[in-house]
Amino acid sequence: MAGGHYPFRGVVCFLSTIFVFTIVVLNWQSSSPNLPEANHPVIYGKAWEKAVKKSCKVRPGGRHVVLVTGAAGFVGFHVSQALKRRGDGLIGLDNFNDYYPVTLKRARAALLEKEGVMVINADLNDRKLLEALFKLVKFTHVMNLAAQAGVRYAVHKPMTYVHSNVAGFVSLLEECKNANPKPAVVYASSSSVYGLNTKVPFSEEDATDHPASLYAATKKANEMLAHTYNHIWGLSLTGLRFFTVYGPWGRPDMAYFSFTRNIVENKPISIFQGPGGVELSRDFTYIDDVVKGCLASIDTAEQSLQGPPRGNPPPPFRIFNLGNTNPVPVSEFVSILEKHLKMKAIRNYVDMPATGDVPITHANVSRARDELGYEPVTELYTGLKHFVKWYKKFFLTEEFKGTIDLGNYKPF
Ligand SMILES: O=C(O)[C@H]1O[C@H](OP(=O)(O)OP(=O)(O)OC[C@H]2O[C@@H](n3ccc(=O)[nH]c3=O)[C@H](O)[C@@H]2O)[C@H](O)[C@@H](O)[C@H]1O
Repeated sequence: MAGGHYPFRGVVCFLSTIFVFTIVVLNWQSSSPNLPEANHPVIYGKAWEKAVKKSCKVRPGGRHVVLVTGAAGFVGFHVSQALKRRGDGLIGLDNFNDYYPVTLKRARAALLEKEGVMVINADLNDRKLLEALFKLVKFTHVMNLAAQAGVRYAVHKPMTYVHSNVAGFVSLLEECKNANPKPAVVYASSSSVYGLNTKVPFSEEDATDHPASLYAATKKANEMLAHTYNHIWGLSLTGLRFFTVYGPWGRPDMAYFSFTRNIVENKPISIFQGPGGVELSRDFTYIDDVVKGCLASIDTAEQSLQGPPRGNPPPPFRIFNLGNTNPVPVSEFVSILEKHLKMKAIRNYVDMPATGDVPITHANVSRARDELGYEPVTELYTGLKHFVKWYKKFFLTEEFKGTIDLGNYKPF
């Protein structure tokens, strides 16, 4: 009797497997970031290849040929501009995801295009595109600044972090280790890897195995993946732990930008407080200082081992803090914004949400100072002055108002 049921059970089993598989695939797709169409129809075409080569041409004063990922992002935009201006050849890559308004990313990319930097619309997981690029161009360096950014958003969309920061990074490293020549790789890590560390200032030797957010965990994963590719394949890998970078052309999801918008529009701002009403402090770091650290990392990186490692020691595996060394409480930073805007903020002090913020970040930059000549010189007062000037120009003057449309965007 039991034997008579087996074929039926087989069919049910088969159907349930298909069902589960479909659910998994649908789930995965719905958790992937919303990406606009990549500009693929033109890849491999002669005109496309010519444009790529033109963008990568080294000019007088330049030395390197760099692939900059996340070029339409905040840090990527500034690094690309700086590389181009000093004569390096480069190509930008960006997936233009809609985590914050794409209009801002497009405006940054348009400026880069004007300066002769081509920005390709593609995702790090697009192996076909990466393969075509590495075949076409002998990159000396890769600067990986593409990431799903934001500490708090990770609670809502964890899979987009896995997609960009983990899978995307591995996809890029795979191409780098297959490339000929193998480029040196510099990549963005984050101050958030220090997580629940209580010792300040944070030094690179400190433990980083207690991340407080999924974002931090993916950045820590980057460092560990980087170590593996350095160890097995001899890739030259340098990780940069950025500390709350701010400045013109910045990110509207970050506090300095969203607070400015709200102050200007007479809307309240929420200032987070830790347990017992403790103020949160950040080692806010100005973009120009960070760009100098990025360029110095490229310039000082040793070459990757070429060919199979064959027991040769890998180039140094490097990690640097790029901070300002001067943490400032968030309410003090709001007071500086008020001065520059000549407006009062409507302040709401609220308990910090349980989304992964840490009480304080504070960088010890001795290592970066010694090995990169890194020296942060921009005080928060001056840096925010530059930001407010830029904000007023693009969002409040008749001439530029509307060129970057942020719509009703509100950060998480
Ligand atoms: O160094 C990093 O590795 C990270 O820096 C940045 O994260 P954060 O330091 O969290 O910056 P940001 O959002 O500007 O909040 C600043 C302060 O305002 C507080 N904050 C924030 C929002 C709010 O509504 N209220 C508030 O008090 C908030 O609690 C915090 O104390 C990058 O976003 C991140 O991608 C990563 O690069």
